[in-house]
Amino acid sequence: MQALSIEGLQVRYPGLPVPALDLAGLRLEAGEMVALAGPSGSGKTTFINIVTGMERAGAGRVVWNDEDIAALPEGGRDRWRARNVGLVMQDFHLFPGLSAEANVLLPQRLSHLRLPDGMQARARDLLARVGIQRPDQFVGTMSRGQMQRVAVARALVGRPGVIVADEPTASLDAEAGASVASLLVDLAEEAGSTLIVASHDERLIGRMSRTLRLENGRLAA
Ligand SMILES: Nc1ncnc2c1ncn2[C@@H]1O[C@H](COP(=O)(O)OP(=O)(O)OP(=O)(O)O)[C@@H](O)[C@H]1O
Repeated sequence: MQALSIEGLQVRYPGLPVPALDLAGLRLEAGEMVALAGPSGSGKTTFINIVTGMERAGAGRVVWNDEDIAALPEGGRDRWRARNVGLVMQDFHLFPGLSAEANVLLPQRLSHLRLPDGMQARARDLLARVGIQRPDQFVGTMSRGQMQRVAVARALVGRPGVIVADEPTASLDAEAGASVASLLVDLAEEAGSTLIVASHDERLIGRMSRTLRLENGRLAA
């Protein structure tokens, strides 16, 4: 269970006259399910990159439980993320030469000396629940919608304290999108994970307990 406190956060990019992200204060409780909405360019991906430690904040504190990840060097942020975050990125970051199941299990293999008991069965179960019938299929031969589902299964398999998803239903038709959205919500609930979802999909936004709307890098009222 991970709670988030942000204080005095500013992210600036060269060439942008105003900060891409400017958050005086924000608190998310552990286990909260939050939608991140706002027009294109409003700062949603920047927010995700900062709260997962993929990018370093220029100024401010980004505290998960009692660890300020904004104060950690890149290697420390990477280790914190591997321990705590299940990520679904817009471009999936899957390995095309590996099967769906191998992709789902890869982060677990890298972060444990030995694959934890039951992990392989959980991977197969999650793949079935996201609608992947052939766990042995190489990801390089899959459609974008199938890849998106594999990425969702990979994010959930380790029961992370935080699940962060950037447009997790963008490549899916309405029916598949609704089932992936339900799975994200159900599994986050089961594991007590804090869930942050950036989305333009109003049905997915409606499943969250709270919506943060960004406008020009700031939280809208
Ligand atoms: N590396 C960068 N260098 C310069 N400007 C950047 C960089 N990354 C993002 N920006 C700018 O910061 C602002 C916020 O971008 P961000 O990608 O966070 O928006 P977004 O809300 O995720 O948009 P979308 O819905 O289109 O994905 C935009 O004006 C963008 O052009």
